[in-house]
Amino acid sequence: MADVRFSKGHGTQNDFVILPDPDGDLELTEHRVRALCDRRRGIGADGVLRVVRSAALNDSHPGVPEDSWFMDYRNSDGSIVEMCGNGVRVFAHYLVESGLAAPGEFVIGTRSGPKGVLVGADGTVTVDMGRVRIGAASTAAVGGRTFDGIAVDVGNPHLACVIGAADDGQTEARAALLTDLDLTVPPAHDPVAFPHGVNVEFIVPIDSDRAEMRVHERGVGETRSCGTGTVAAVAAALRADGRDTGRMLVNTLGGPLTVTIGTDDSQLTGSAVLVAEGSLDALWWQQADVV
Ligand SMILES: N[C@@H](CCC[C@H](N)C(=O)O)C(=O)O
Repeated sequence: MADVRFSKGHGTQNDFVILPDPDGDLELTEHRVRALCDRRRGIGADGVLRVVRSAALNDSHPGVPEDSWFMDYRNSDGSIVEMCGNGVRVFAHYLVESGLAAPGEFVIGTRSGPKGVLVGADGTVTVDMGRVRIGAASTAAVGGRTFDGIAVDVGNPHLACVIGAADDGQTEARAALLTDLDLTVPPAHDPVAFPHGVNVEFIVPIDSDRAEMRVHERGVGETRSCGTGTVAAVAAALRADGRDTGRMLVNTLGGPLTVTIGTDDSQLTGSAVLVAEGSLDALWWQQADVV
């Protein structure tokens, strides 16, 4: 068997192993995803992006054009989930850099439907993230402290906790609280409200259009950035401020992201970086399926 080609990239330090597989030939098992994402025995990443033609998929995805590229996203624990906002940005940048798509606007297929992207010459990518659906109030607990939050659906499930308000005079204290959160263990949440697990965001509004955020991702752990999570958190922060639409710049641990929430749509803008490319050893790939 030939060596398996890969690239490595990140979007605001949410990092991915990218596997080009145009005809859908790769046997990407849960074991192999775990091994690839392992930072000691593999390449190391928060997730895997398999690059496959939509026409080569066995299952159908409503609205995804047959002639588009499909982002088959996997979390680092091997789980297959609906959507990854930072992943779409990195995926789009990869398509352009490898000559598979022309710079500018095009559509990428995902399990959460087609996503329009705009790839800029400087590696900045804007993704049309679709409609954000705000659900019921809930809570998350970290280190014995309970935070009020709200369920937000961005194609995948989120529990966004807004810490305080920009005008409460407590910005420094709230920022310190955010820094001190122990996210090495998953925040406790209501399993009935989130039967398939949930990504949990903590967002501290700094002023009406800036915030800081940390996130614990389902199937990964704390990551330095989460695109869908940032969109969810901004929707929640705007709602807490009495606004249904608006634009915010969010500083994640891995860098800034800009989110615009409209009535029926939302956009995520940020950098996308390709770090390296190479090939996986054929024996490693074979053995990764059983270890
Ligand atoms: N990092 C991603 C989200 C990846 C999926 C998430 N962990 C889930 O299980 O829903 C992003 O940038 O959106």
